Amino acid sequence: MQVRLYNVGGINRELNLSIKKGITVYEAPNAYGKTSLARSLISLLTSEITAEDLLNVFSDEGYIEAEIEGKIYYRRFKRIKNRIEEDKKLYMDDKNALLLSYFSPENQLVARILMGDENIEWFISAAAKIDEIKKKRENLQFKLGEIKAEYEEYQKKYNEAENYMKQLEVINQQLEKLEKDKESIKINTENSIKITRRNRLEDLEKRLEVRQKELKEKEAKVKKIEKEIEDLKKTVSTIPKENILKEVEQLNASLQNLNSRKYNLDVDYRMLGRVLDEIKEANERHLSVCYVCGHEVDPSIWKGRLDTIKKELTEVTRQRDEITKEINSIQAKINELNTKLREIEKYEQLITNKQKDLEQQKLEISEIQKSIETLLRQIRELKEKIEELDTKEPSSNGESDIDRRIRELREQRSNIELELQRIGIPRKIMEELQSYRKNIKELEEQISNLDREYIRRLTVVKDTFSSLANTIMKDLEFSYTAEIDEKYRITIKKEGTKMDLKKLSTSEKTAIALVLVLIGLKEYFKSPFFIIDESFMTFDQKRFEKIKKYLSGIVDYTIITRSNETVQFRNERVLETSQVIT
Ligand SMILES: Nc1ncnc2c1ncn2[C@@H]1O[C@H](COP(=O)(O)OP(=O)(O)OP(=O)(O)O)[C@@H](O)[C@H]1O
Repeated sequence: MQVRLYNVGGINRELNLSIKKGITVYEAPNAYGKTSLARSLISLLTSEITAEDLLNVFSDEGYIEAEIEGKIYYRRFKRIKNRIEEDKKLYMDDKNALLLSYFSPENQLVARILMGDENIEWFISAAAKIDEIKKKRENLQFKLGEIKAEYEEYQKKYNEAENYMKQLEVINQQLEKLEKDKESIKINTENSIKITRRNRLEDLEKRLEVRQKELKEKEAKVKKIEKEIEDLKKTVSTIPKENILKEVEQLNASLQNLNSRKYNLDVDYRMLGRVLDEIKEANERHLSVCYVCGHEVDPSIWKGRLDTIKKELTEVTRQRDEITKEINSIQAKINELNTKLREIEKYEQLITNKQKDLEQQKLEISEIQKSIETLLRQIRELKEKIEELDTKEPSSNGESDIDRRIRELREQRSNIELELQRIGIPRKIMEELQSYRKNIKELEEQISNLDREYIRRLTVVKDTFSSLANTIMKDLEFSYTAEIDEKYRITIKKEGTKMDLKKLSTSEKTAIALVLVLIGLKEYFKSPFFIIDESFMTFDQKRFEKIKKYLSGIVDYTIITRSNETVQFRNERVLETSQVIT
């Protein structure tokens, strides 16, 4: 480290120093400017040491420059009338430099401990920058509160959006189902209509076929009947019915005549028979009195009369047989003619029946024709309808329940989409939320780190103090122990008995202050150098040599100023550097 000073403190010349890493001892007489050098170096770590404190009162300009690790840090002053203008580039600007980088009577901790003040809470708090941490924590906590509030807002938005998305999903599912249902109903209805109509058409065509077949059969039958009638008529026409009737009539008249003659003959026959019987009896009895007239007759007369009657009876019988024969012949003829007539009647009846049948058949044909016409018309109309269904786009007749529901759902969906546009879709919000969560997590981690750091800072001095203090005290051969109690007070015990800090010797108190500063320096302050003003210390040489080894390794440059008649600036190699505070 190169140091250049000019007109600072009591140094009113240019001072160039090359300070090596390790311990550098700067010996000079009183009022030579050792403190001025120390304060100048410390002033590169804090602006608590002001330009007024630094610039030599007799000079109008001055500077402090230090080259550390290749970088130049400086404070340059110019006095203009009553004020000093300063140009500076500090290594750091931390007032703790006064507390932790410069061990001198000016050091507040040294001053207080030498005065016997046991309370070091202020020191821990200042050195550990507890307030800074508290403030940092408060700021982070405030920021966390703000972010959490925003996060809550986004979470609400997200829940809202998520809810809307769920609603959208449900609506979309319902819509999809309704659309399918609608399509399916449409297709099914059309199909069922088509199928029904085709079935009906098939049915009608079958019925038409049947009817046409029936018609053909009927027409054939009609032709057949007509032919039969014609044939029958022909047959009938060959038989001279009128003549037969006439003949029958004549024959009946003849028969009647013959029957009348036969009747007369029968009467004659019966009468002649009776007369014959009476004459026979009269003859047998030789009646002499006529049984008819009562006159007396010759009994022989009966015999003659008997023969006459017998002749008459034979004649009557002959005539009667002849007529009977004739009657039978005529009767036979009549029967024959009647048979013919019956046959004709039979034919006529047959013709009548056939004609009736023909009429019936014709009637049925007419019915069938009508039915065929109806069927043809129905088939034609049905075909037109089927054709219409095949070609025509189905047109909706007004809004169906499904259409209405679809419309309502689409309206709802569009409203939700508008809302989502307003609040953002959950994915976007989720991205924001994740970013917030990350921020919150980071902040919470920072706060938690600060909390840990807060505790660590509060406790590290307390915890390490006892062991280090007692090691050093033992090493320095001081016969007391020191520790920090829960109230951050230094507690001293000598041979197990507690005693006031005030009662310790100056070197014992100085040792305690030095231990505290070294712990603070190591734990809380990253200073490139540590300066000790040995002049106020009352350590004997042996003890001071022991102290030096504790100084090594804490910072790069340790500078010890010491009063001596001669001026010396030397770098010292310190042994046992590994035994320094770790
Ligand atoms: N800003 C200043 N302007 C002018 N003179 C100053 C200033 N500060 C200190 N001095 C003087 O410079 C001289 C050196 O003082 P300094 O405190 O640096 O000496 P020292 O070597 O530390 O002495 P000691 O061994 O007695 O502590 C002193 O006479 C002091 O009065």
